[in-house]
Amino acid sequence: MSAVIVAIDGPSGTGKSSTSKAVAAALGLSYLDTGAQYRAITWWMLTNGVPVDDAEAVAAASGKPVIVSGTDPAAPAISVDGADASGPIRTQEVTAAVSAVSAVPEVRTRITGLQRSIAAEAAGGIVVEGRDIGTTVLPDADLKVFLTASPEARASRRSGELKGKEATDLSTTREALIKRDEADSSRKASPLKKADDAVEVDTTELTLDQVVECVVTLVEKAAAEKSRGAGPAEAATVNEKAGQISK
Ligand SMILES: Nc1ncnc2c1ncn2[C@@H]1O[C@H](COP(=O)(O)OP(=O)(O)O)[C@@H](O)[C@H]1O
Ligand SMILES: Nc1ccn([C@H]2C[C@H](O)[C@@H](COP(=O)(O)OP(=O)(O)O)O2)c(=O)n1
Repeated sequence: MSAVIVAIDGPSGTGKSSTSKAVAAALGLSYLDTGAQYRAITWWMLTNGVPVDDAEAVAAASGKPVIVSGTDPAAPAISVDGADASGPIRTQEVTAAVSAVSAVPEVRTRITGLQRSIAAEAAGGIVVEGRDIGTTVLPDADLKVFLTASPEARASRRSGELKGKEATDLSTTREALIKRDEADSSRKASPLKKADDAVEVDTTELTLDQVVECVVTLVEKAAAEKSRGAGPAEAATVNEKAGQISK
């Protein structure tokens, strides 16, 4: 298969991470979780006493942390200043602060640069998941997928994950998720947005396996088109369960 660059974007809980890891593992591609990078810089700000609501203070500190992302889909890894950050970046404290930090243009410039160099070094191809990969970070990606799901489905998936850890009720999870989507979609710098040429997949009624199967098929098609020298796939909306493809 040709080395393809795949951008997977969408709001929280639509299945970006699970789908991207599984697709990358199935097709032998590298994998990058860009949300983990924004979480990592946010965690560094919090642990170093930078007031996260002060955009100037965040901007001034944005060049300081050294963030290193692993790209193996079987063992996603992220470190900050040499320390493993994969656990601490998932706390609710980080989740509550990450939208403010990631809205700061200096933070985005820094992290976007990191993402582009990781993608450029992935000789065998890569799946990059986030919010602005198809629109801003990798606008020339061979395939762009935009995952969606109803707020109810997303909240129930998220609260299923939090059970036993930092348990919250469903409505609290739903409110927090909607608030974060709004913040991520309304910021000036590179907001969460579907690229015009992205394929939209509504995962509300699909199992994770069905979503993975659908995206694997789309990647294989994009790789075949690339090796034939054709352009990126046309924008479409896929509803795999109903067996329909509409444009
Ligand atoms: N299609 C799906 N159906 C049911 N659960 C799903 C589906 N896709 C993902 N999940 C589950 O929902 C949770 C959030 O998925 P995740 O991949 O982390 O989403 P995102 O990266 O978009 O925030 C995970 O626990 C995952 O296993
Ligand atoms: N490309 C990206 C990826 C994430 N972000 C920001 C906005 C998101 O709310 C946070 C956290 O992203 P992450 O993908 O870890 O969030 P969820 O898994 O959906 O909870 O980072 C971003 O601004 N741009």
